[in-house]
Amino acid sequence: MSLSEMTFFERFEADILSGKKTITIRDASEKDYAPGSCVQVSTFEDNRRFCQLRIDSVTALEFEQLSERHAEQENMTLPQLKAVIRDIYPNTDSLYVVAFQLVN
Ligand SMILES: CC(=O)Nc1cc[nH]c(=O)n1
Repeated sequence: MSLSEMTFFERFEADILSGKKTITIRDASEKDYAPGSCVQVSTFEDNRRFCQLRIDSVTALEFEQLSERHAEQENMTLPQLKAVIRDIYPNTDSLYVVAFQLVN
């Protein structure tokens, strides 16, 4: 995937568009987004564009460091967030918090 594109599962779309979800937690394959850059965002399922985001920061963290603050920023409880991340990334503990702002 290009560094000017990012995909999200459709189930996260409403939370992103309402400003309730302000981070995404990814694996090393998506750690190179540049702070200050804008990315076109599409659904993972059908590649439908639904917004543009500005990348604020990309910060490494280990699975065990996931906190209530990350859960709030994902609009989830911490147990929900841990389950979601384990489901998406079952084979790694090395993760990256990508913080973003909705552009449009
Ligand atoms: C498509 C995809 O991987 N989507 C993800 C992964 C992790 N977090 C998230 O919000 N969205």
